[in-house]
Amino acid sequence: MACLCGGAAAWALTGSRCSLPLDLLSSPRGPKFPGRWNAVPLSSRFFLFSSYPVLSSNASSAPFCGGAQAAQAPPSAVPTLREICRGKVPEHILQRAEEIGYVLPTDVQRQSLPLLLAGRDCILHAQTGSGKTLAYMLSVFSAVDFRRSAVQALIIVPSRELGIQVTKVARMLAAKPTGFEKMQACTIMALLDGGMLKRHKSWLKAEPPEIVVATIGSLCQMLEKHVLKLEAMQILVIDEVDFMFHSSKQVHSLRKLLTSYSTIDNRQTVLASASIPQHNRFLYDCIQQKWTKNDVVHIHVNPVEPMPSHLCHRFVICKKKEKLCTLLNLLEQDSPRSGIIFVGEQSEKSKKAGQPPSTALVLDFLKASYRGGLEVLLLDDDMNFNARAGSFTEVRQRDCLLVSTDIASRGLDLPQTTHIYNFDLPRTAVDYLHRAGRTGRVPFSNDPCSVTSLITQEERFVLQRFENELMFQCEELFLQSIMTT
Ligand SMILES: Nc1ncnc2c1ncn2[C@@H]1O[C@H](COP(=O)(O)OP(=O)(O)OP(=O)(O)O)[C@@H](O)[C@H]1O
Repeated sequence: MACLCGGAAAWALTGSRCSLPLDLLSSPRGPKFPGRWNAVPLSSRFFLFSSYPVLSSNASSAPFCGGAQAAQAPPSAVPTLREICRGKVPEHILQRAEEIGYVLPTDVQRQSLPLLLAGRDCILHAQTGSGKTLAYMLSVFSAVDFRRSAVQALIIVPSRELGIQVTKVARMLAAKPTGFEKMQACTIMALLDGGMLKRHKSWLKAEPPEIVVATIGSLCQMLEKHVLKLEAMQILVIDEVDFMFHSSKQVHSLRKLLTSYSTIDNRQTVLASASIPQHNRFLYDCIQQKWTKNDVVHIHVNPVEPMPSHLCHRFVICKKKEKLCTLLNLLEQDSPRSGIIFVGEQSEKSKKAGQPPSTALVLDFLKASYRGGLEVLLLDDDMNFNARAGSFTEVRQRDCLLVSTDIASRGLDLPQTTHIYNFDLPRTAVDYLHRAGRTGRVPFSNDPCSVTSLITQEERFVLQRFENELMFQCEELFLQSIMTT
């Protein structure tokens, strides 16, 4: 079976380029995949795909307006979200989406929605901030029957904060717009670590919600106590899927959820992330382990440019003891609208020695010395859930300087963030990608945003490795030009 993919057709119309990841074409595993795609170039713009699963494009989202949307009229060939979803997603959800400002699809939405709405299992693999949440959320609303009181959609997220954010998007879309007041309401429940599980238990028994957003720990508690049933589940979404599979705490439960608590024959499975290292291997595992159906589609947007191109990457070389002053001077020079300062997690050794975590040191220093207009807030894994929730709510409501560990690096959507600072370098290139991806999150906008790493001379080669792996270039800022105080 051969088909010309919808995504390919869409960006061919808009004049964008298309390419395939080299590792896909050269993968030794290729022929072993059941129904593997073979991509055959038809012309410089079209590829013919035979039955297996990768759609990939380097289409740029720049041409189609956005929050900055209104200024530019969309080219008539670009279908709107409504046109793509008509007849599949309930009318009131589409109306709400438009009210919120979701009119034109981003690249990943344009490429994935026709497949998602046709019920295909998909792996959504696209840059940070590219709109994967709305893509899977619209397919959730297309799969759910609002008149039936049973859990029909399950969205798994790695952290409480991301869970709160995803639940908010779902509730915003499900809110009934004017003219639809008599419509059956859709109930969305958040089952998150640190939440009120006791109350949720009775709620689940009395009147199950249609959509559940859950962290894997809380979900499994409910499944083991037989409070939550998944017989009616139509669609399972796992967000930040690579992170979930690499976290030893979660992987066992995740495998059980994918294979024991529910099976691929009864559900549509959607896996999403901006980073899927060794994605061919992952795809192979998905099929072999029966996490997805054999004809799962890997939608890979911008494979040769894993990070948004309008991010400006910079680094400053300084001694460890100069880092705090360097950071302060950078903040004064940059005057960010809103920023995140990523700090490494405290080691077990330092905890045992009773030392304060680096996050606390940076926070205290900035509170004492920073004279800019932004409030300095903290989000740290070691804070209790209430303190975390309080901080997260504040961060979402206003511009600030957030000092955080990598807990804020996955999935959080704070579109006002213009500056990222790596006070400590992340451990891996994938972590760099997700930290950097907390800025530059306004679709269709090319407003400059920057990612600045404070490194020692010895760390330069680590950053260079990230540059090679992620295919970006970092510009050096010289200490003398920053240090004014
Ligand atoms: N079609 C659209 N039109 C306008 N804005 C959109 C559209 N789709 C998504 N957005 C906005 O883009 C931002 C990023 O979307 P989202 O959080 O889904 O990104 P993501 O791909 O999940 O990123 P990450 O990999 O970092 O989690 C959000 O603020 C969202 O509201």
